[in-house]
Formats: sequence, structure tokens, C-alpha cells
Amino acid sequence: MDHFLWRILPLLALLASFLYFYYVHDSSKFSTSDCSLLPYNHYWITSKGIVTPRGVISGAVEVKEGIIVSIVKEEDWQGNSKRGQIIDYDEAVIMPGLIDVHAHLDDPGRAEWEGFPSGTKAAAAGGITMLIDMPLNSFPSTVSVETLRLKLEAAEKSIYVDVGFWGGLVPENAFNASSLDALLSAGVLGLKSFMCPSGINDFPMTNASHIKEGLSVLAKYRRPLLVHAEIQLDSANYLEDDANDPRHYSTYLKTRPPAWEEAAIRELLTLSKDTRIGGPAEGAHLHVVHLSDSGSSLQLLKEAKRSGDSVTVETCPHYLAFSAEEIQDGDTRFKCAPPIRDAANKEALWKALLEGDIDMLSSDHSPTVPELKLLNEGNFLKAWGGISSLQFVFPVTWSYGRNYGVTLEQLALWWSERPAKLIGQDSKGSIEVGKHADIFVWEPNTDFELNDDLPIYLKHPRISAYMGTKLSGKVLATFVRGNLVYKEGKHASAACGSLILAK
Ligand SMILES: NC(=O)N[C@H]1NC(=O)NC1=O
Ligand SMILES: [Zn+2]
Ligand SMILES: [Zn+2]
Repeated sequence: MDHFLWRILPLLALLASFLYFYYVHDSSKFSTSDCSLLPYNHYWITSKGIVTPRGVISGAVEVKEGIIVSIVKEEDWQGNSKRGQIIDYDEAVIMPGLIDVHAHLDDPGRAEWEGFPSGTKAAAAGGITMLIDMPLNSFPSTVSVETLRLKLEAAEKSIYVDVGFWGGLVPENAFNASSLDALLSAGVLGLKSFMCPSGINDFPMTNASHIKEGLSVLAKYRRPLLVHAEIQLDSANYLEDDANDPRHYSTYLKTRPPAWEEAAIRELLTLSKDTRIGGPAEGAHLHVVHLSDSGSSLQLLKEAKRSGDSVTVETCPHYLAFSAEEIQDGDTRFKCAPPIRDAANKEALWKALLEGDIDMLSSDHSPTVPELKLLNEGNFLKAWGGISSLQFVFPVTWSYGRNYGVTLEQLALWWSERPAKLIGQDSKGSIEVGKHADIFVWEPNTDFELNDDLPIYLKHPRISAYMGTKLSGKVLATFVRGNLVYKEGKHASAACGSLILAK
């Protein structure tokens, strides 16, 4: 018997190595293809509407190993002999993937609010190919190298799109230049701070001195400071008055007047001027997040830009889609800060966006668990402030924007090109040769109602202010670095998004 075993040993070894190469070694190949719903990585996407920085063209985009390697107009495409795999989208629009510079995915620590897997699946289904995660609402907040490491661990292998990170500027690290240096060296794309309480205990607000410190460190790295620009003034005293029913949206609206935004922006613009040493080029870039006030706040920003300040501003689809007058008693899905203001304010925000005074859009996706939205009690003063929107921001922008004559090029500018510039990612933000093949495909004229029949990937769709609305603009497919990560109700089986760190 022993003798027999010895004799077949070489055969067994051969069989084992055969099995190894087939099932173990080759499985690495299988896992690569798990990243994409396509079985190949060199192909042409064709369509009659490809949105490029040089206009909308009919033709083909060639993608090879995650990069856009050529763009061919239809006239030249006809005679092309090198055709390989072709994915023809006919009349559907091909756009650069959206970059959402402002999302709270709440992971680690509050993943029950959203989390990287559901958040990035929802992003992919909405045409977003990259998002930047905010440093707060997760636990701990991203305010040091150690806490950034926890973020990276939580995100790794859990993200379906590319994800970058903002660090937090808080009183604890603001005067500690080496701590900020370490955080920036570790790769956060910039810092974010609050000029009023953030609603999260471990993310306290910053004062003028903290912001000055932050700006001077950021200037060295040429990275932006993002600020939630509201300063609490004493205008909220009337709250003691019983006439103000907390179930009325108007009660909440009165607690955060436009003057809060104006005061904050006035102070910020002064601070950023003060931190310059030898002229505008030496200062840090300032980015005002989620502008709601289209009055004096916007005016201050316009003047600052005109005088050469390095400042940009974003607003969010919820300020462009909704107005205070429409918000029903107790419907706390609409509570956010700064608040959604009246219809005239909304009109003025659209005008500012169309005229280029507002630079870009972001979701400020800030979900929570339904219990904290207090949907039954409907108390606007106590409910969590934050709007859940991530998967819907693009169809919302298009559906409301088309009434204002919004063009495809403008959508690409607000959602891709300018965001890419803010985060310093030259390889993203447009359909151009040499850039990442971050692309999404959508049908402008397909209408749908947001209800439970649709595939929604957000963890708590019920709390989204958009549920029940009728929208146009259906996302058919999303490519991240050439991987087809989403196609009509289906995601790639593996989460292969990249962690994006500043160099
Ligand atoms: N903590 C947090 O997400 N706050 C956000 N929510 C909101 O409505 N505005 C914010 O800044
Ligand atoms: Zn904010
Ligand atoms: Zn936010």
C-alpha cells in the first residue's frame, strides 16, 4: 500500500498544482471581472449625444483599461477599421460621471444611518462616479491621521465608486499645525469647518482664530477650506412664544434667517483676505458649501470674486427644487440647514447658477435613521437636520432645470468639471482623451415617479424629501474607470471603487 502511494505522489502533486492554478490562481482573474458587468476592458461607447468640453458630439468614446484613449466624431467613426467591442447607446446621453463634493456616508460609527456600501451603490445608480465624504456624522469624526485611517479601513472594499475625504477643522486641531500637516499629508483633499453648532457633539464649531489657522496651513498645500457658513445671531428669541408651532415649517425657517449666512460669509471673506501675505495667489482657497440665501450672501460672494478672491460656492438641488411655501406641516423630511427658503429665493438661486455666480452643485446627502427624523411627531425644531438625496440629485437637477433651459454642458460644468477642479483631480471631470473613463449614460426624456417600485439603494429611502415626486432623466449605466459598475437595477458583484488621496 505504502509503495502504491509513493508511486502516485507525483501524480497527486500534478493534480494539486492543476487545481491550484484553476481555482486559486485564476480566482484573482475572476475577482477582477467582478468589478465590472462587462467581460472586457477595451471597448467603444457610441451615442448621438456625447458631452465633451468642446460641445456635444455624435460619435464614439474608446475606453481601454480604465482610460479614455480616443474620441471619434461620427463622420470619422464610419470609416474606422479598428472597431472592437461596441456598446451602442443610440439616443441616450453620455456624460462625464458626476462628482459629488459633499456627502455624509456616516461610516464608520453610524453606518446604520447610511454606510459606504449602500451610499456608493446609490451614488452609482444616480450617475455619480466619485464622491467626497464629509468628516462628520461618522464616529469618530475625521480630524486626525488616526481617524482618517479608520475611515479608509471602513471604505476599503466597500465602495462601488471612487471616494475621497475631507478632513475636519475643529478647535482641537486648529492650533496644532503638526496635526493638520499630518492629516493633509495623509491625503485629505481639504478641510471642512462649521461656524455654528454642527449637530454632532464631537465636531464642534470653529471661531475666527481657528479658521485663520486652518487657512494658513491649507495655503501651503493649495487645498481648499470648506465652510458651513451660518453664524448664530440672537434672532431666535421668539421661540419662547407659544404662537410658534414646531410642526409648522415657518417656525423653523424663522430660527435661521438669511442674516446668519450673510454674517458668516462676511466674516469668512475678511478672514481669507487677512491670511494672504503677498496677494491673492498666496491665500488658501475658500469654498462656501450649500448656499441657500440668494440675497446679501450671494452679493458678497459676487463682489469677492470680482475683486479676485479665490472663492467658490455650491448650492444643492433641494434649494432649487423646493420652496418653503410648499412644505407641509410636520414633514420633517425637508428640514436642513441652512433652511429651504421662499419661492422667490429659489428663483434667484437658479438665476445665479445659470449666470455663473454659483459655481457648482453638491448633494449634501445627510441621512439618518427614520426615528431621528421624527416623522410621526413632525417637530421641525427637534428633528434631525439633513436631506437624503444622493441617488436622485441628477434627475432632480435636470427635471427642475429643464424649465430654466439648462443645457447638457451646464450640467457637466456644475456636476463634474468644476467639482474636479475644486478637489484637484486633473484626471477626472470630463470626457477627454487621457482622463479616467468615469462616465454615465442617461435618457433625458424618460419620466418616472419616485416610489417603492424603483430600485433605490439608499438605506432609508422613506426619509428622502424626493419620495413621491415625478422626475425625468433615467440613469441607464455608470462606468467608473472603465468598469461598468451599474446597469439598470444591477451592480457589479464586487465593490472596486478607489480611495482617492491627495498627493
Ligand atoms: N451634521 C450635518 O450633516 N449637518 C448637515 N445637515 C444639514 O441640513 N446641514 C448640514 O450642515
Ligand atoms: Zn453644512
Ligand atoms: Zn453637509
